[in-house]
Amino acid sequence: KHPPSSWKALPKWLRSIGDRAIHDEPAIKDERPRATESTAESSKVSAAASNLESVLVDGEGDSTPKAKSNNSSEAVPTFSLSASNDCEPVTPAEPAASISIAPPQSVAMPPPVMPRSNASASLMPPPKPKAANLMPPPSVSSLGVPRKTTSTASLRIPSTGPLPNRGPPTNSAQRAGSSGKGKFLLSPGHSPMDWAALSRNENLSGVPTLQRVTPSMLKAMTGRKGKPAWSSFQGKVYNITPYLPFHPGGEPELMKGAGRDGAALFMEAHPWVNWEGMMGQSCLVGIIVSESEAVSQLDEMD
Ligand code: HEM
Repeated sequence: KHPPSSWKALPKWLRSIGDRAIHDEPAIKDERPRATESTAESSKVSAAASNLESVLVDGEGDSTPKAKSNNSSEAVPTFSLSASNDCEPVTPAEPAASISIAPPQSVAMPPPVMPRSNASASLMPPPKPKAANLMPPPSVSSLGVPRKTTSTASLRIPSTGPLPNRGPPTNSAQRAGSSGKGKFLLSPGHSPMDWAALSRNENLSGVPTLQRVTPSMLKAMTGRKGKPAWSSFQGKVYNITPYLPFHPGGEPELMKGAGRDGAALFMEAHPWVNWEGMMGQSCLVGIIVSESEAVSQLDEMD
């Protein structure tokens, strides 16, 4: 901006040149390096490209036609293809234009509805099986629950019927089936779990120690006249009296084995039940011995 004072000594025309040089200098400085750099870079790039082309051409030799850059240049028409693709959507736009018309729109709506209906039709089968799955409960209810009963009443287990559930009977055990055999309605607090909890650690045999039980002794223990009910199973005698209100088959069925060997009845009713596991620890009275053995044992004691 401020040329040196020594320049004032110069002629005016020369100072004007100096001022131009000063004002143009930055632009010249800026342009020159840029121009040089760009030219240098462009020259480098062009040189590298030429080198690459030469390498490709020289390296592939016979396959030179395949590697010609002309192919890449031919790829440019592919852009024209994309342009044609751009034109293709225009063709669907034509039906869209037809759809834009009021009647076609209503006609166009059904197509989307049709696939929906198809989809819904495809979804319909699952609900149908579900409905089919829902059918069995009524059939089950038809087994025992009266159809005219309300929902709350249907929750209650009928006093009669083949359902082997444990409901809230007013009395002790009630027969759940009309047939001779069947599960009974156990009174509250007499479920199998209750029995398991009761018989886990408590001695329910009614005897302080294990006994030698003769057939005559077993026969006397019928559960009547104040006597306990004993039943033998595989040579062992059990006090079945505590288990009577817990027996799912009912007290009368269990009492059939009182005072005798209950193995046959037991195996006939439910061979899958573990007698030993359910009564072995708490209700075991002793073992069966013959009358002769008991007599000889008494003789030995005398
Ligand atoms: C001694 C003669 C016995 C008879 C005649 C008898 C009879 C029955 C009957 C008829 C049933 C119903 C079966 C059913 O609903 O399908 C039943 C169920 C049952 N009894 Fe006995 N029973 C006897 C002894 C015992 C004994 C000693 C025990 C326990 C050690 C026992 C445990 C059971 C059990 C756990 C059930 C339910 C079975 C189940 O739900 O699968 N019963 N009994």
